[in-house]
Amino acid sequence: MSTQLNNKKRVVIKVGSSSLTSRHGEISRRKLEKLADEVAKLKDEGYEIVFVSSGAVAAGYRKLGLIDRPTSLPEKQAAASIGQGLLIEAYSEIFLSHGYIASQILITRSDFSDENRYNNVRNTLNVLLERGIIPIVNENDTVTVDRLKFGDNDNLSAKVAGLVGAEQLIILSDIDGLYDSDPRKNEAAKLLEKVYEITPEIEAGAGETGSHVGTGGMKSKIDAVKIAMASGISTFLGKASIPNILIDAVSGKAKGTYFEVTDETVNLNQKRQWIAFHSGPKGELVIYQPAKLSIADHNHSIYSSDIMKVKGQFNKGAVIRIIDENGERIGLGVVNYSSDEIIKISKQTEKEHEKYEIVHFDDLVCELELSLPVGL
Ligand SMILES: Nc1ncnc2c1ncn2[C@@H]1O[C@H](COP(=O)(O)OP(=O)(O)O)[C@@H](O)[C@H]1O
Ligand SMILES: N[C@@H](CCC(=O)OP(=O)(O)O)C(=O)O
Repeated sequence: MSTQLNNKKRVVIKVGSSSLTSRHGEISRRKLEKLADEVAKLKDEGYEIVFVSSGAVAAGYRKLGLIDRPTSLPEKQAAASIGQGLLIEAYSEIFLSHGYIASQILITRSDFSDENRYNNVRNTLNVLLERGIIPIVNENDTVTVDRLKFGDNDNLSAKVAGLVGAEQLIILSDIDGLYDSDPRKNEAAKLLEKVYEITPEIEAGAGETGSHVGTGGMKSKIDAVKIAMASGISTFLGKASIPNILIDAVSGKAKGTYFEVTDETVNLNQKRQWIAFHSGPKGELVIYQPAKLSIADHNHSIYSSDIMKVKGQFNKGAVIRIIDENGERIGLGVVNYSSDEIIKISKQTEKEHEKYEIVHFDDLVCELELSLPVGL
């Protein structure tokens, strides 16, 4: 799914900390140069690239006077404020040597949970891409608190890929793809070259990080792939240090795992991506069982007659969570009426209130259909 008007292929590339820094808590110029050379080749071929780079904490903690990567939030934030500047300085220099300008975009989750700010980030990225710049994105680590974090850059990169309507997401790590179990723990683990669906077996085989600088391990990559797939974007996962990995990844020839979207995959448009992955629900609607079943089928709105109970106070246009009478989460939707109006409508006779459409199906994202938790 691509939203840009020109014919250029848009690719989001995410690289993990261990693939950019040395063991001693410093930027590895050699690793950065290798990847930047390949990005520059893709640019020469006409690709539009958004580069999601981790490594701020890993590149900064030594200069903060620490021997190991910090675990406390203030120390991580202090390390990131040193490392982020160093990273951008290095990227700017290296890309300039290839004739390309780099720019920095630091994002917090609250920038995405506000729909206007979300659209502003997209507009900014579009201008940069159309003008041939290489935006370098990271979470704004120095100001975000744990509770309001994307948490890891795998997640951030999938959301950025959805935001810019990328054709492909490439996640580069210290491992050459997804295995059926953690290869660091199981020597017999097998590489999965093509994945069309994230099954419970795949989830069970995805473990934690193997390095002392990584965040989230394979688990967070699988969660990110689910978001990318639901946004209609295929993902490649491979090893950053393999020569020409980026060039081969875009042409489908690289060693690694290709997660392919198919006609069967749910493909959320940008409005529904925002509802599903970025909005924060302001209240809840409890609905009757028959309505739950028909919502899981496509194209079914929620009518006033489907509603058993309204929880919380919200305005018209708010995103609310839809649950069943047992509290099971069904999905998220944008309401056409305020909570007070819905309560008033529900008090009308059955015949009268049937005509009120409370949530239109275009503004509804159903977890049952996605098999993916939605909402913050
Ligand atoms: N099923 C699996 N397949 C591949 N790698 C796995 C799996 N389960 C856990 N891992 C671990 O995940 C690590 C990659 O995640 P992480 O350390 O967070 O990397 P990055 O810093 O690149 O984001 C691998 O080095 C590996 O040890
Ligand atoms: N934003 C953090 C990186 C968080 C993260 O996801 O790290 P990684 O697992 O190495 O991709 C930083 O720049 O240090």
